[in-house]
Parts: sequence; C-alpha cells; structure tokens
Amino acid sequence: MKNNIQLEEAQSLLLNRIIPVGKCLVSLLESSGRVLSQDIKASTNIPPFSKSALDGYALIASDTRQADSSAPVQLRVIEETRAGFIAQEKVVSGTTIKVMTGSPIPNGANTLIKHEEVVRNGDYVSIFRTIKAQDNVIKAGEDIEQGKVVAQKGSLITPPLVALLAGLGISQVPVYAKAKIAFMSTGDELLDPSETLQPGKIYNSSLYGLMARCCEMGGHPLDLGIVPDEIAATTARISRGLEEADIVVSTGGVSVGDYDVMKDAMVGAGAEIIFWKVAMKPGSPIIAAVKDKKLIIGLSGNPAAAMVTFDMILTPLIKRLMGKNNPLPDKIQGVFADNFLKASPQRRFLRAKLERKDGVDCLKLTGAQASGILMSMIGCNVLVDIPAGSGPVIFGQRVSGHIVGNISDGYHQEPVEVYEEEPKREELSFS
Ligand SMILES: Nc1nc2c(c(=O)[nH]1)N[C@H]1C(S)=C(S)[C@@H](COP(=O)(O)OP(=O)(O)OC[C@H]3O[C@@H](n4cnc5c(N)ncnc54)[C@H](O)[C@@H]3O)O[C@H]1N2
Ligand code: MOO
Repeated sequence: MKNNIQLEEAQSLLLNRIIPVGKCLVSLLESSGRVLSQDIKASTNIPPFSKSALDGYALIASDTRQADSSAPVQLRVIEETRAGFIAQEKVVSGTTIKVMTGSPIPNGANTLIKHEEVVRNGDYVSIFRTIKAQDNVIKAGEDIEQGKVVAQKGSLITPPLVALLAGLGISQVPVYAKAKIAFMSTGDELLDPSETLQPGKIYNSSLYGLMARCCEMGGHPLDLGIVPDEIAATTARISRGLEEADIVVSTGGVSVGDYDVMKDAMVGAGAEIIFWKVAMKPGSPIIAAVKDKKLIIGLSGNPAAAMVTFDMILTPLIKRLMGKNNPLPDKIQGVFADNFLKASPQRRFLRAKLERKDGVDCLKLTGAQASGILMSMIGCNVLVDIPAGSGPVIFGQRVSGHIVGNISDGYHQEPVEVYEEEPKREELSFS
C-alpha cells in the first residue's frame, strides 16, 4: 500500500485500472452528453446535392455575358421549382428556371441570381448585369464531404454534433453505456434528509451531492444509503456495491479515529488497498482499494472535502469508464481576484469561481474554505491549485486551477492563453 502520494500519481494509478464499460445504441436525443463509442464517418455529402442559396433564377452564366443596365438580357422561364423537388426541365441557353432557397440546382444551370435583381414580365425575366458561374450555388459536400471522419470515438456528444449526426441520417448513435457507481456513507451520526432530525445527528448531505455530480456527467448512481460505523456492516455494503456497480464510493471513516472503519472493511471485503492519503487539502485521507478489477474509493466524511476529491479523482474515473478520451479536469490559469492569507504547508485546492473580466480570466473565492463548509461549493467552477509550501495568495497574483462541474467539458480545450504581462491591480475592477 502506498501512503500520502501526489494527486497525479493517485489519478494515474486509478485511471490505469479502468476498462471502459460496454457500448450501446441510443436515440439522437438521448445521445446528447454521452460519449461516442466509435468514429463517425460521413456516409454522404452534406448537403447531398448542389443547391440554391437564395430565392431567384437558375441560369447559364455565359448567357449574361453581354448584359448591362441599358441592355438587359431576356431569358424565358421554363419551370418553377422549390426545395424538396427536382426540376423536370433542363436549362438550355436562353432559358431559366425559377428556384427557391434550398432547391436542387436544375440540370444545365451553373449560376443563380436573386429575384429582387430581375424584372419579370410574363414568361420572361430581364437580367441587367453579368453573372459569374457558381454564384449563390451551395456545392454538394460544402459542409461535410462524404468519407470524412466527423467525430472521433471517445468524444463528447454536444448538441451541434447531435444536429450533424441527424444531418447524416444517423438515428441510433453508438455510445458507451452509462457507468454504474454505488454510493454509501458511513457514520452513526447520519440521518437521511427524509428523517426527523435527532439530537447529535446530522443529515447525510455528501452522498446526495456526489450522486448528483455522477448524474451530471451522465453516470448512473446506485444509492446504498447510510452504514453504521461498524466493520462488518460496512464490509457487507461494500460487497453489495461490488456486485451491482462498476465502482464503489463511500464517504467517512477514512481518518484515524476509533470508528474509522473503512480500511478494515475494504480488507474484510477481500480488496487490496492501493493507497491511503493523497498530499492535498481538503480530502487528504482518501483511501483506494481494488477487488476483482473493481475500484472502491473511500472519501473523507467532510462534505466539501468529499466533493473536491470526487471532482479531482472520481470524476476522471467515471468519465474514463464511459469512454472519454481526456477525462482529467481541464486546467486553467487566471488572476486571483481575492486574498487568501493563510500559508499552505500542504498542496491546497481553493474553491473559486471563474469569471472573465475585460478579457482576463479572474478567479474569486466562493467563500470559507474549511473542509466541512459546503456553502462555498455553490458557484465553484474552478479549484485553484496552491502548491505545497506557499505563503498567502494575494489579489492580482497569477494562479492555476482545474475546471470542475458542468463547464468543464469543452471549456478551454485550446492551450491556455499565457499573458505577456501581469495585469496591474488597478487595471482590474471587480464587483
Ligand atoms: N486525529 C486526527 N483526526 C483527524 C485527522 C487526522 O489526521 N488526525 N484528519 C482530519 C481530516 S483532514 C479529515 S478530512 C477527517 C476525515 O474524517 P473521516 O473521513 O473519517 O470522516 P468522519 O470522521 O466520518 O467525518 C468527518 C466530518 O464530516 C461529517 N460527515 C461525515 N459524513 C457526512 C455526510 N455523509 N454528510 C454530511 N456530513 C458528514 C462528520 O459528522 C464529521 O463532522 O478527519 C479529520 N480528523
Ligand atoms: O483533508 Mo480534510 O478533508 O482537510 O478536512
């Protein structure tokens, strides 16, 4: 068993053990937010045929070579067509076909003019200028060429990708199955929020926040409820979780108190401990074990510590289980828009909110930072990463962080912008 390891080592020790869950097909709408389980190749051009970009007339460009405002060219209108229909006639020299936006380009025509530019008189239109070939023609394959890989296995399905898949005629999307994560909380002091509060007891808050986070990233939580601080009961609950889920997550019982049962319960369930404690605050006493290739992760009982370690360690595991290629939280650099005056002998993660002010990414604390304070998780979308051995962090200082929660995906996928010059404090105004 390793002890007090660095966060990055903990992440890679665990990620290396993850084998993505199965694959399945889901409807287009259900696919949003899921992860593609295979490359998608365009089976057709988009658009599939060349079409008109406007309401007007399809004609042959060379017919207008002599046209000008004093000597218009006259063309005979031989048909009128619209989007969804193929013109029956062929445009030959001296003729034109009236089209609507989206109409397939009629045979023989190679350019278009909008109807406001012509004068219609019975079956004839007058054209007052020379038109170039291919004007206002949207070419077949202009958006996507047949055969092109439009999305890669392991990528997140976003609403624009849903539209693109629909445009390719894909109605059932190949995705990774949802990971099933079992959640339990140990603690004799805990009551479910549905129960009446008793003296000395508190409501189980952590479990619900973690399960909601699991849902937020498309996982399927399995609620194993509250377990008393007893080894046998905890062992039994872990074993049940292992039978039914891909990963078992618990809160509480990971420190050094008389009732901290998690390590013994894991061993009792036949699991091998991988590590205990990660050099970070909050959440340092995290413990990880493995049984039959399934991970069991015990998080701190302190609610904010549990959420921070869930975001930094569990979230990547769940994303990888569901096939995601780059599951670690995206990194960001920004300007600290607050003062945190405590020294950090240990590496510390501060709950902050990322806000862009005048083009500068600013990170402002969301409240008090003690491990039990849940309030400051509200609005937190970045965990500012303060290296071990740091002194106070002051307003205007450059800091790094990790994006957490829903804005993580797709935010700052490009390399993080590095500022040439430190913005001066007086140049920044914060509300
Ligand atoms: N002598 C030492 N004591 C502690 C140490 C230490 O190194 N030496 N480490 C501290 C740190 S740091 C942490 S973090 C906690 C971790 O404790 P546990 O994971 O064993 O958690 P508990 O003791 O069960 O609970 C801690 C705290 O959180 C409350 N809690 C627990 N579960 C929930 C829940 N599901 N929802 C809401 N609140 C919960 C619990 O009542 C406690 O107040 O240990 C320190 N101690
Ligand atoms: O590591 Mo503990 O989570 O600071 O309170």
